[in-house]
Order: sequence, then C-alpha cells, then structure tokens
Amino acid sequence: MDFTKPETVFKLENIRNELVKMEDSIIFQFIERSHFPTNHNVYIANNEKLPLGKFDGSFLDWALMHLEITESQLRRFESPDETPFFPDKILDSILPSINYPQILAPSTESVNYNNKIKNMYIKEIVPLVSKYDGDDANNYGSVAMTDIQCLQSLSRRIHFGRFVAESKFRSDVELYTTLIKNKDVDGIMEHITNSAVEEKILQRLTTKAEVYGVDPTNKDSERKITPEYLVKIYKEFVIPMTKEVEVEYLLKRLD
Ligand SMILES: C=C(O[C@@H]1C=C(C(=O)O)C=C[C@H]1O)C(=O)O
Repeated sequence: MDFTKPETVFKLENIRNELVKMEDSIIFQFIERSHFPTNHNVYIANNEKLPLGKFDGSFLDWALMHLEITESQLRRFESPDETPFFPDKILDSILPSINYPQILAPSTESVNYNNKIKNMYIKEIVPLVSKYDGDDANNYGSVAMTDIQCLQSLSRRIHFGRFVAESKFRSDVELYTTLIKNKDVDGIMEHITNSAVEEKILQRLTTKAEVYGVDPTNKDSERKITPEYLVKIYKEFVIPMTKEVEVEYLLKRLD
C-alpha cells in the first residue's frame, strides 16, 4: 500500500494485509505494557501526585500532547493513516509537505475516535494487560511512553476503518449511496460486516498470542499476554470500534 498511489489504497486486500501487519505491533506493545502495574495515577486528571502546572489533564495526556506536538513538526500527521489525539494542539511540519493525493472524502476529516479509544484503553485494556493492579511511582514515565505506543497503534488500526469504508463504497456506490441517503445505520453496519474475516482474525490472534506471549525457551514462564485477553480486546473493542469508524465515515461520505 502506497499512499501516493490511491489505487493501491482502495484495494481491500491491501488494506486487510496492512491490518494483519498491525497485529504484531499491537501485540508487542501490549507485551511491553505487561511489564508494569496498572499505575492508575498516570490516568487521573490534575493529579496532585503528578503536578503539571496549569495543564488541565492527566500525566498521560500531558506526555501524549507534547509528543504529538513534536511529531507533528516532523510531518507525522500529514500521513493519511495518522490521526492526532490533540488535533487542536499540533503544529505545522518543519519538513516540506509530501502533498499526498486526496484519498478519503474531505467531508470525513472530522472522523476522530481517539478520545473513545483512549477511554476504552484505560478502562478496558490496561487492567487486562498490566502485570498487576497497583502503583509503582518509579515507572510513571515508562508507563506513559508505553501507553502512547499502544494508543497510537490502536488509533492507526481503528482509523484504518476509513480506508476500508472508502474501498467498500467504491465497490458498490449505488448500494452505499442509497443506505447513506436513507441514514440506514443498521443497513450500513450489516453490509460492511464480514464475519468470516473477523473470525479468521481472532483465530490468528490466538495463535500469535500463544507464540509471542511466552518465552519459547521456557514454556512454563509467566505469560506476557494471554490469547483469551487478546481475543477479548479485539472482539469486544478493536473490531467493533473499527466498524463504528466505517459507519461514521460512510454517513459523512456524501456530505
Ligand atoms: C476491516 C473490515 O471490515 C470489518 C471490520 C473488521 C475488523 O475490524 O477487523 C473485519 C471485517 C469486517 O467486519 C474488512 O472487511 O476487512
């Protein structure tokens, strides 16, 4: 897939191949997160244990915002597959623009699920992948940086739903135009859903977690990420949210 060549992006097979590649990044970032406790203090807004001056938010928010400001100046968010958590804070790039061709419908630029993704990650994923429920002040920085890696990978994966939606729209313009004009949310959800693909993803994740999640030289070693948790995360959160992005993208596609 080459974002300078739109025809490679609209090919659903290419998109699905990219989603498969993202599984490995997400699994290994969860494994990194599994070395630390939940460290709830990192997520508490305006936490007196982690004073941040006049900043209104959590330690994680502070770290993520400042990293995104730097990354935006390095052109990260010019890439069509990157979506900022702080779109109002990012800056212009100091590098020359790549001027990617228009791939997604301009009317869909407001589709940003990152607040939902962050809340879901903190509430649902952190408790599942953390080493234990507790607090280790020596690891606040490491936890924030590891969380940011997880969040940015989850954001890229879930917002890839926009490319999936555009590809499916182009594959049947008449059908999706009718569904969109009728604001048939259930109809759109039904047509963008491919249960066979979803099942194949969950089966592959089970295998990957069994292989990646343990030390191959010591099968009795502590699991870093369990197959059942990884499947739960994808089945209950990642895939449904990706489909929500597909539906929201399509509902705005003709605006
Ligand atoms: C991404 C697609 O759309 C939907 C979402 C999927 C996912 O999030 O993994 C998988 C299949 C579809 O239900 C696709 O068709 O490949």
